[in-house]
Amino acid sequence: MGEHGAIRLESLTRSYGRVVALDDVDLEVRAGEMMTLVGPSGSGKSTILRLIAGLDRPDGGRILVDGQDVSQVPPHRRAVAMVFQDFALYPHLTVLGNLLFGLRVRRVRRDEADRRARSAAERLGIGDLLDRYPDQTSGGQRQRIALARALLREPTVYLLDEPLASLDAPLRFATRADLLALHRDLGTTTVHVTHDQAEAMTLGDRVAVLDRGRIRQVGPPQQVYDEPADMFVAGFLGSPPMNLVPGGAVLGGSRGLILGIRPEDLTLDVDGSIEVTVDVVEALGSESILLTRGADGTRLTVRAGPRCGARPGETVRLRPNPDRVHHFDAETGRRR
Ligand SMILES: Nc1ncnc2c1ncn2[C@@H]1O[C@H](COP(=O)(O)OP(=O)(O)OP(=O)(O)O)[C@@H](O)[C@H]1O
Repeated sequence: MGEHGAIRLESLTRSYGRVVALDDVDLEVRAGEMMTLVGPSGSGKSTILRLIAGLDRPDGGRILVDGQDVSQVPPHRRAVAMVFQDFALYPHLTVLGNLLFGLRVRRVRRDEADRRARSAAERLGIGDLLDRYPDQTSGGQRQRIALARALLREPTVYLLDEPLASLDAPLRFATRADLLALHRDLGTTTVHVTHDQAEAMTLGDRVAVLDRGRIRQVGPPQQVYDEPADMFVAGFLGSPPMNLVPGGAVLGGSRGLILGIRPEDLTLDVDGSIEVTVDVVEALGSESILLTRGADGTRLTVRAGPRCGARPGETVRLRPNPDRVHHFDAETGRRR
């Protein structure tokens, strides 16, 4: 396992009328890897999945799976299973019927199909739901049904379009862990789209950050977080986002530069070099987010301890971690 399913996107372009959804995208997904696509709404994430699945055609460029150009291969002949945000289950079929559907289409023998469907259902913890209809199951269960159905295709590539988006917070957390474990067990190449910061950081071996149809940076999540290639990536990955401050203001630096520092790299410290006024304190239970303002009006967001004691209106001092200050070119936005 793991040696199949390498994906290579070469100079992919796709426009819808005047909207450029993908603008010359190159991306390599290694065999067995989980790649997470993140980016603002409309940046082209779903378009990439649809092109890999064959549900849409590129205007230009090539899609290679294991070195073979699949651009002209119809979707059902591609060894790809896609899980959609709304799961796309057949409402008139039972859970078992939904699982068996694809196997029947591929003419797998009835008893063999039944055995495989039950085994996939057991694996995803939905073995006792097989006789129900999709509308008699919860969102989390439907998500597992859709995943079980994808498992049964035994694809060389999984494409997951925000598979956890409709789940509530506790279920998202639990299912995220399950997805990770499943990927570890199967070792199948997976491309996964998410809006969720925690999923972007935890669910992929690597993350690709998109902006308006272009890829800004690809790398292991922690590396992209620690060394964003430009101001867009710096502002996109991380919540609350990195503080970006003109050179010459509170963080020093020269003009022509934008300095960046993450909220967790600013510490409340009576001997700190930056004096700010606290505007807002968001006590989140496990931490507090402080929205502050320097004497020159520079706004800084600070991640502080849960009971940091800061109050709105108060003046406090901040100590920036000097090793964690990022420098960007004010003109190009690129990291310097
Ligand atoms: N079938 C279509 N017809 C017209 N425009 C489309 C079509 N599909 C996508 N687009 C446009 O292409 C751009 C990229 O869309 P895409 O769905 O790939 O973005 P996305 O990053 O997945 O967004 P979201 O996070 O909101 O799902 C958007 O501007 C979108 O409006």
